[in-house]
Parts: sequence; C-alpha cells; structure tokens
Amino acid sequence: MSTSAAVEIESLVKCYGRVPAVDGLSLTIPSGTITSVLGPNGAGKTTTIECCEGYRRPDSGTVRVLGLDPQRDARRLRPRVGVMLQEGAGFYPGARGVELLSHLARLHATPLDVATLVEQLELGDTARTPMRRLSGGQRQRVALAAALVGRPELVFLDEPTAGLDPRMRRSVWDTLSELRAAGVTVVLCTHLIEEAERLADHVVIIHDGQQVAQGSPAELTEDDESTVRFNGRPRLDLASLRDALPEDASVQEVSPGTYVVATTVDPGVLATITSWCAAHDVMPEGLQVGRTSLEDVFIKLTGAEPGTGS
Ligand SMILES: Nc1ncnc2c1ncn2[C@@H]1O[C@H](COP(=O)(O)OP(=O)(O)OP(=O)(O)O)[C@@H](O)[C@H]1O
Repeated sequence: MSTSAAVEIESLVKCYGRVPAVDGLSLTIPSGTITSVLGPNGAGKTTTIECCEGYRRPDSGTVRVLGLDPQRDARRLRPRVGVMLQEGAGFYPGARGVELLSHLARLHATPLDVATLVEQLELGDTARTPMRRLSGGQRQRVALAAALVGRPELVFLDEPTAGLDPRMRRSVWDTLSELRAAGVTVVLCTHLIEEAERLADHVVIIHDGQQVAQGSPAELTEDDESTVRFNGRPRLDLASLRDALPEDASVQEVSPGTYVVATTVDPGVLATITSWCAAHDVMPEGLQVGRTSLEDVFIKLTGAEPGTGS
C-alpha cells in the first residue's frame, strides 16, 4: 500500500437548507487501496463522495483529490477520475451500452478498448440493449464499465454491487481486485459488510455526517473486545442488563429480537447474561460468543445494522 493520500478531507461541512448532511468530517483515503466507505442510510456518504467528485460545493472545510481541488481543478481532475453513481443513474435511456462506452472512450486520451472491457465485465447482450430496457443490475454493470473506460487513477463507486446476483457480484469483486493490483485507488461506498471485509484495505465509517472510525479492517477490530449475540423477545429492557454488566459493556437490539453485547467476554460475563435472561424469562436462543467483527464495530459505532437507517 502506498502511503500517499488519494483523497484528503478536512472538517467538511455540507448542508441542505439548514440541515447538515456532512458535519465536520475528516478522512484520508490512501493511494492504491480499496477503501470502503460504510455508514447507515442518510449518514452522509453520498454527499461526501459528491463533494470529492466536484458535484457539490462544500459549505466549509477542504477536499483534496489527487492533490487537487475538485471544484477549482475540475477540468484537470475529470480525465483522471472515474465515477459510478448509485443505480447507474444519469445515462441517456435510448443509448446502448457500447454506444455510451465508445462515446466516453473518445473523451479520454488513453481509453481502454471498449470491446475488451465489454468482454471483461461479461456485458455481452447487455451492452447491445438500450439502457431503458435493462434491469437495475444490468444498468449497474454498464455504469461500472463507464467509470472504468477512461483508465482512471481513482474511481468512486457508489454501491456497485447493489441488486447484482451472487455470480455477478463476485465478478465485480474480481474486477475491483484487478484494479487495485494495477495501482488504481478504489473508493467503494457499500452497505455490504461482507464486501468491505473481503476487499477493503482501508475502511471509513461515517455516522450522522461525521467520520467515527477509519483504519484497516484489522486495526478496527483488533481490540480485546468480543461479543455475545442472542435472540429473544423484541424490545427487552436493556437498561437493567447493562447495569448488571461491566461498565464498558454496550448492549444493543440490532434488529427486533436480536441482541449484541460487546465487552471483554469472560465466563463471568456470560453467566451474568444468562442469569439476567433467566430472571427475565428470556430463552437466549442462538447464544454465540465471537471475536469482534467489522459488523460488530459498525453496529457499536452507529447503533444500526448495516444497510439500515441511522
Ligand atoms: N439533494 C438533497 N436535498 C436535501 N437533503 C438531502 C439531499 N441529498 C441528501 N439529503 C439528505 O442528507 C442526508 C445525507 O444523505 P446522503 O445521501 O449523503 O447519505 P448516504 O449516507 O449516502 O445515504 P444512503 O446510504 O441511504 O445512500 C440525508 O438526511 C438525506 O436525506
């Protein structure tokens, strides 16, 4: 991994009306990495990325992309950066994928060969069909090709595998790994923790418009904490369970009837949880002790299951 930064954001603020969507956010995306940007719905990921892409003007703070200002230096940045918007948005509905890609290729100095790209991304018939007749997943893949055709140094991908079937998702993962191997920096907004765990060298977690964690997956999960998960009735009174546990323990109902306790788990902690369950007539089904995963870190920092709202 190179140590230089492809993207550096310092104290970024961006409001819609008076409401801050991004609220003093700072982050660094190291060059040559796949960096996953995670956060609940509405956390401010897209707004942050759009400030990097030059689509939105920050209210305050600084954004540097490949050392340049995305607003002031937009013309210099455009040939060096690939962008894939959510759901492959923004394409002319009557155009076919190959036409779009050929057109985009002509705008770049050293584009990829369109036929080779179509083959690599297994676009086949998809690339010969008008965009309006494609499924959401097929449009996604054309949009990924469009982001890559100019041979960018840096790509911003907003949920590139949302709605893809498992085989296509893996194929996109392979493409992203190949990009990294070729030295391209990949910024990957995703709700899929598995995707981040598999691919990312660097992870940034955003919550309520702020960066709440950044580092390698190993760094983010390296503390001594582990978790106990169990299922029970929804809406248990967690305040009394928290009172019974060590002070640093956190207890969350991560989805109705699923509970996660994060702390240094020892036999005493386990006994406390099961005694509390017995006293509250709760059968802790599926009780499981595990090492802290990226998902646990995400839930602890944002209070939300991946793919849900903040
Ligand atoms: N054009 C807009 N006008 C007004 N409010 C907006 C606009 N775009 C986003 N917002 C609000 O700003 C906040 C952050 O939205 P943003 O799309 O950046 O979040 P996100 O983390 O990308 O969410 P998701 O994971 O759902 O895509 C949300 O509360 C959203 O409702």
